[in-house]
Amino acid sequence: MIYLKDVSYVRLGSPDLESAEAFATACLGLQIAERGKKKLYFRSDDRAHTLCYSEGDAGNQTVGFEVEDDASLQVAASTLEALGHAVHAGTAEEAEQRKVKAFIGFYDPTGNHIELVVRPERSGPRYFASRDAGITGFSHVGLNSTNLLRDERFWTQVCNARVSDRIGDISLMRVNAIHHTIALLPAPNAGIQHINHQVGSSDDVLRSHYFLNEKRVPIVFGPGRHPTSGARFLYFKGPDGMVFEYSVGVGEIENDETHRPRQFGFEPASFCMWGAKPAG
Ligand SMILES: CC(C)C(=O)/C=C\C(C(=O)O)=C(\O)C(=O)O
Ligand SMILES: [Fe+2]
Repeated sequence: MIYLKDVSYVRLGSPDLESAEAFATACLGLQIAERGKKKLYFRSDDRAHTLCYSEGDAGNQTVGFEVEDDASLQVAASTLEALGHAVHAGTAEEAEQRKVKAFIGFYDPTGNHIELVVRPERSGPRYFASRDAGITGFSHVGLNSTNLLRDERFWTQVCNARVSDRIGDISLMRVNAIHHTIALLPAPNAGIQHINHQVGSSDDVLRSHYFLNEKRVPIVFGPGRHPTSGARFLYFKGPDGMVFEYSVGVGEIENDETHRPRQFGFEPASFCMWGAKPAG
């Protein structure tokens, strides 16, 4: 079994780093942590970085998850190899680029590029936002799935994810007490479907709605409230079509042992209890 502790970072390729930087700072509200060679590192909380843009193809997308220690990483590598997943053992230089002690890379059954990391760096100085979006931290990702049932099996049976809720066959899975860290959404190909940052209050969600509208950032869903986690949300489009989400109030699962996933119908009211509909 692979024991995921939390999501650590997202790495995104972009052909236009200048626009990516402008969006991440002036619109999303992240802090620049470091400018590397053709790389930009951003902070959203007390971690050294939670988002890295590299110059390159926008199709290069990776999600990093933290595991406990080196021994857990070794177990993860052999578990994946035994199941036929090719595993890349990160070099020291690659680990340094990710600000982690060690990592492995592999592809999930849909083809999403996943990294498992040990000892991701924290930062001494506190996170200082580049705009007052109210961000309290990077929290979850939506992952594309070409086969929801197969991929739910992978994340729950090979890894330790537990299903908190389902909307149709969309599963919202937790790896700790937070309602979900991974959401699996149907899509024809691999990719990150959305990147979530938590904000401090509903005021922050609504304030950003006006702010982003004014900046002509396309709003794709919300403001609204998810009946599943209870979170108030806003989804909007960033560089290269990547969707970002602000949300506040994602619930926690009180009793991990006794929680039974709730089943919601695949209908608009299951995505927003206030009646928001996705744009387009
Ligand atoms: C758009 C997604 C699928 C959605 O409506 C699901 C719910 C939640 C939630 O309960 O908070 C998400 O944040 C999410 O998966 O994006
Ligand atoms: Fe989300």
